Amino acid sequence: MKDIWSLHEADLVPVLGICLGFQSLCLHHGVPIKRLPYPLHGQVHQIATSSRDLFDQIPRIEVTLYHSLYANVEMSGFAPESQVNELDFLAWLSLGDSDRSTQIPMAVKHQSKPFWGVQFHPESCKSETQACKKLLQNWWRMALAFNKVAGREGYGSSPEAIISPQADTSSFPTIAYEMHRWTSSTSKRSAYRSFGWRPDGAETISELFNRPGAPTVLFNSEGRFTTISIPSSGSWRLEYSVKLQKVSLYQLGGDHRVVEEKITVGQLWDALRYLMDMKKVTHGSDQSPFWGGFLGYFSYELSLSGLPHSNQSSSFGGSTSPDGSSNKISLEDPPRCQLALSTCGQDDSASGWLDQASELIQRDQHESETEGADSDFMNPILHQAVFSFPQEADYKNRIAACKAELEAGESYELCLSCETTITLPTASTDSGKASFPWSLYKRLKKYNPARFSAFANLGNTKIVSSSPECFLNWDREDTLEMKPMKGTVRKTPDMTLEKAKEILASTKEMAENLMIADLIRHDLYGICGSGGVHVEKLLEVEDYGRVYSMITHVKGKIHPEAPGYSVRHMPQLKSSNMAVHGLTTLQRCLPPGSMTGAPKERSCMHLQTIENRKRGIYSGVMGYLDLGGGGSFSVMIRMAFTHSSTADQDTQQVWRIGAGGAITTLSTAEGEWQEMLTKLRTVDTIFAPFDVSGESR
Ligand SMILES: C=C(O[C@@H]1C=C(C(=O)O)C=C[C@H]1O)C(=O)O
Ligand SMILES: NC(=O)CC[C@H](N)C(=O)O
Repeated sequence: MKDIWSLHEADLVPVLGICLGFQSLCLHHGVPIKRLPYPLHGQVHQIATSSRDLFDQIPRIEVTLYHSLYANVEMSGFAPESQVNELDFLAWLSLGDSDRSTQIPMAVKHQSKPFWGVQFHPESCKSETQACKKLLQNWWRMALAFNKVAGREGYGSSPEAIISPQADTSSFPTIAYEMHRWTSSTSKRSAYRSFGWRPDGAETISELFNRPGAPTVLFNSEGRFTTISIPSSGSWRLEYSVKLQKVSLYQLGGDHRVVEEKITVGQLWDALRYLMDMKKVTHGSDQSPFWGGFLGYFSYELSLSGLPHSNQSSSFGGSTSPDGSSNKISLEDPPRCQLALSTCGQDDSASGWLDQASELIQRDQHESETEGADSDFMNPILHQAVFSFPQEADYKNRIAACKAELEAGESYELCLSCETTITLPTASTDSGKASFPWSLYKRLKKYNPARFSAFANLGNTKIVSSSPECFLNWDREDTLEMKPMKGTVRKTPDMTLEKAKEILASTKEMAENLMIADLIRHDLYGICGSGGVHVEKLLEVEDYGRVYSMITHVKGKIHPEAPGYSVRHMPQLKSSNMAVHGLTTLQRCLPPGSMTGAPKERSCMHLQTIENRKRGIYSGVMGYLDLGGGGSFSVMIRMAFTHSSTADQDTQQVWRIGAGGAITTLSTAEGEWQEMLTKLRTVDTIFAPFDVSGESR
């Protein structure tokens, strides 16, 4: 930045420094930068202005602050309202009470050069929009006026990108063609049969088609639609190991062929985009958001490896595992429709798979395993469960380590987490082994019903999830939505929604959610560009079964002709296929901001050091990629998962549950420990040998 402030007279360009940019401008002109008594991250304050220059017609304004340092004007020996060296201060925040307040400078202009700076963040969604627009217009007008005088007219008319992310230069992976050949989807139409409503729901239907232990994914989206995969002979599974940088395709039926290739994470995304585009489906039931495609998950470590400065050769382990089966069942709840669907042409023939499936569903009187039978089989195993819980002192030390980084201004907010493991013997029979994860899922679904309940049995990985949090949904036209959650209160008999709202209205909780809301907006601006992002709901408290949570809802629109800065260099994005844009949004917006903290990349880096473990599937995302163009992914929280190699599968199984919460400078160790336990309890309860409809321990 120093180079900008030192430009020669003839080369001067108008500058508006924001936050660090403001501080740099002050420092360069001899104003010392000091640490504030406490960081002001994500806090909204009213500031006083001089009503002139940048603040012409803006006497006061409410703005969001994200700083822990400040320009110490008093220390340089000048009274607040005066001019310091060549700088003219234009706005102030009063910190502390009225008789002992300190004035913190909030805006500055250079007296002769076209340099301005503001300490606050005009781009935050809690900074007053109209006033900030006015401020930017004021700056723009003055910048153009300067250019006119300096003979630089025309400079402002076609702004050029100064910063653009590095292009991904790796070549197109040949395995993409193999994936294309393997895909049994042959039709541009998703054929379907609808059938009468069965009150016993998704689990029973899944049991009808997927025998215990069969590769199965069941995913509930927004508490409305359940999608169940039903592997056919042409189905296959894709698995990517970040550690080995290797993709493997497994045929689920037929001769169980396996193909492997070394590719980078960037190439994996390219391959998925290619396949979704080549196999695009244009027609299907207008009742179903899913017309066929992939179901699966992306782990946290895979997400990390896509960050701009990640060291890809470091030892991230993790995998993505979409399941490419082509037959699916789609259910809607509250019941309006139930469909069997397929994009494989021959399934649609008379007495083909679709006819057989709907006949089976209508004829079969199978009932989901009764609760009693379930506990008889589960309890002897659960009785032998060995829980390894996080240690309180250890977790509190990590909270302290987070707070030290926050105080040092290294991060605004860190979503700390820890892991509980449950080691159990495996069932003594093969059928018991095969049924255990599914029975566990049914217990979880009953104990903690959630908008994104899900189950997966993919290779060695099993997932049972009761996630309440939407990461990203996109439709088949042009709309993306993200709904980050932050701020959690445990539901108890005397905790009402009203009380939870009061608790979550504190400066601490609001800042916690607001900083993630701003981060998610930033992620989406990178895709949608200026004007393409809109906040539908900000900081609203809602009932999520066993907890109350605060959520924000951000929407973005894809404009293929005017993409955001983080996708501008990707030529394939001129595509009109929303599946391509959805995948790119996933690629660019992972890992979920609500699970990292802000700013994202720096926070991830510190968390890796502080947590010192691999999160695995916890903090990743799970969902579906629809060949019709849409997609839906939840954040992998309130879930348990296990990876077993066949060797140890015979004797024992280890299930992992992650839980945590966002740490800010206003967090208390006890409060955060309790919050982590509240979240853990929504899942670990199902490993206790009793009827899970009862209250938690
Ligand atoms: C970290 C977890 O949850 C995340 C943290 C939340 C919070 O800090 O309030 C809320 C929802 C999630 O984004 C978890 O469930 O383990
Ligand atoms: N948001 C920022 O640019 C932060 C600037 C600086 N690190 C501070 O905390 O004051």
